[in-house]
Amino acid sequence: MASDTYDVVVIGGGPAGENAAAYAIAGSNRTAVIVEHELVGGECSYWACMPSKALLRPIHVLSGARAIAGVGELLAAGGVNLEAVLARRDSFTHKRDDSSQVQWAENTGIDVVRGHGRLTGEKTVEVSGVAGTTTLTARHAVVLATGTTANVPNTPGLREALPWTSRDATNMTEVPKRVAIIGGGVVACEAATWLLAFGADEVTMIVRGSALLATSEAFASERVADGLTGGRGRIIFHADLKSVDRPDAQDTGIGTIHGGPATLDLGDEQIVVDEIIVAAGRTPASADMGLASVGLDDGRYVETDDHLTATGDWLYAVGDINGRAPLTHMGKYQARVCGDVIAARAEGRAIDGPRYAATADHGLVPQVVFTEPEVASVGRTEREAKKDGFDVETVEVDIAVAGSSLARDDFAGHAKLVIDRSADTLLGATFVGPDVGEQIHAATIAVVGKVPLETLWHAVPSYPTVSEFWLRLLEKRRG
Ligand SMILES: Cc1cc2nc3c(=O)[nH]c(=O)nc-3n(C[C@H](O)[C@H](O)[C@H](O)COP(=O)(O)OP(=O)(O)OC[C@H]3O[C@@H](n4cnc5c(N)ncnc54)[C@H](O)[C@@H]3O)c2cc1C
Ligand SMILES: NC(=O)c1ccc[n+]([C@@H]2O[C@H](COP(=O)([O-])OP(=O)(O)OC[C@H]3O[C@@H](n4cnc5c(N)ncnc54)[C@H](O)[C@@H]3O)[C@@H](O)[C@H]2O)c1
Repeated sequence: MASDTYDVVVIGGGPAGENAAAYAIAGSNRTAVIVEHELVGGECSYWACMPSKALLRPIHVLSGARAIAGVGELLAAGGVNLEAVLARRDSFTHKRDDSSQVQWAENTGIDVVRGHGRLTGEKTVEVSGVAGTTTLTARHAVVLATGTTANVPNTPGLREALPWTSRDATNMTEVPKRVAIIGGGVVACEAATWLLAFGADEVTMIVRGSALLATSEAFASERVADGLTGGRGRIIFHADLKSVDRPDAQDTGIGTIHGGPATLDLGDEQIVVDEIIVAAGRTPASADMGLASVGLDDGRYVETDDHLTATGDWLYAVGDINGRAPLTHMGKYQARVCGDVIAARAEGRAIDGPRYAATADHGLVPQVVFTEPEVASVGRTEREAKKDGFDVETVEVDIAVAGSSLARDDFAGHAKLVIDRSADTLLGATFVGPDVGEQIHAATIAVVGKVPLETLWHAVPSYPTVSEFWLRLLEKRRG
């Protein structure tokens, strides 16, 4: 069996693993290796963020253009040019060729070993690949960055029906006419948005609870639901999917319709669809990673402290696998902190100080959901802030300023700030409306920097931009 020693061994070459490796060796002569059993670049690059946002952006651009007199009437009545949109999507995913990311790793001084990585004890990782088995030993650190996989519930007949997961939905090559989406979270809402825009005849969302995007502010959930329903979109709340029957299920490959129609039994109703998309959350990719060999539980999220340390001073977990904040930007943030911690420990430096702790994971997380309308949020919702015991005050306005009416003739949006009354600082913000994703970083800075609202009064938004709604919020709070 071949063996090799590196300073840092990273299992999983997604955005978190790549950044942890790069930061851990930056500016030093330390060595690092990434073990990857699929594609370097991970879920985000080929199956998740990149293809989904490449599908959604043309929809936002088209609806924005249609909403401006003098431009809208020049556009054809149909939707997007689907073939061109899918080709552009494929250009972002490089048709699942990871050679440019491998090249990046090599240029950064990181080796890539292909195969499935598994811990076999302290600082040792066994890699099983097509070329056989290799043992990698780490001098300083092993980083787990294996992410998650789609959760497919064990509803009778569902797995046998070979439903699409998010991987098929983002990489689809044909649009199913009748679709059922199981779930009401971010993946479900974004996928419903592009399916409806790309000409699906019926999109039915099957949601267990009473709201889409259930952890968001209620007005955001409602506006997204309003955007998806009417016409060809339908949401069944409080749904209880009892069974699925698809006699002619076929594994036709990623993104193509997997056989004949499927019947979904919801108890009081049966629906027949051409494809099912399961968007029911994620499962940590830790079942076959040898966690028990170092005293941790297999198949669970790998808990860490704020230094991203899972156990001892050598095992770390970054990105989705630690369950802290399952978003690419947060995984990369954790990876930067983790890399800095590994470097400091390797050089015998202290790891005190803000640089070495992923504090933003706690109540400071930003997210943009690219639906129509978009939802952008940071920090705590009102519900979370109250649960955490803050003295909560809120202020809300519709986004209706000169900048928004110039942005598009039909601009409709809403903004809410969650305020810590006693400290006079922001705990969170949620904005809904076209392109509000570009507005959220201002709120992130205010929340993370604990900028007093009194000070924000002097952060003057430029006229006439959409950001003037900040002034309306502050004016409303003044009374
Ligand atoms: C449809 C969809 C859309 C999304 N859109 C966004 C978005 O717009 N913005 C956003 O911030 N987040 C988005 N996310 C979430 C985002 O994809 C994840 O947060 C991100 O990919 C996590 O990065 P990661 O590096 O932790 O894990 P991953 O990207 O999952 O990478 C893990 C890597 O580890 C490899 N691996 C796993 N186990 C092993 C093993 N034992 N040995 C070797 N290799 C292994 C995998 O093959 C994979 O390459 C989306 C998710 C989905 C499903
Ligand atoms: N724009 C973005 O930032 C973006 C886009 C897509 C995904 N993501 C991230 O990817 C992750 C996964 O997204 P997701 O939408 O799959 O998860 P989610 O947790 O957001 O939503 C899961 C949904 O599935 C439902 N569900 C769970 N188990 C079920 C079951 N057994 N039967 C029926 N319904 C069930 C839940 O009630 C919920 O509605 C999230 O962390 C999300 O933040 C982010």
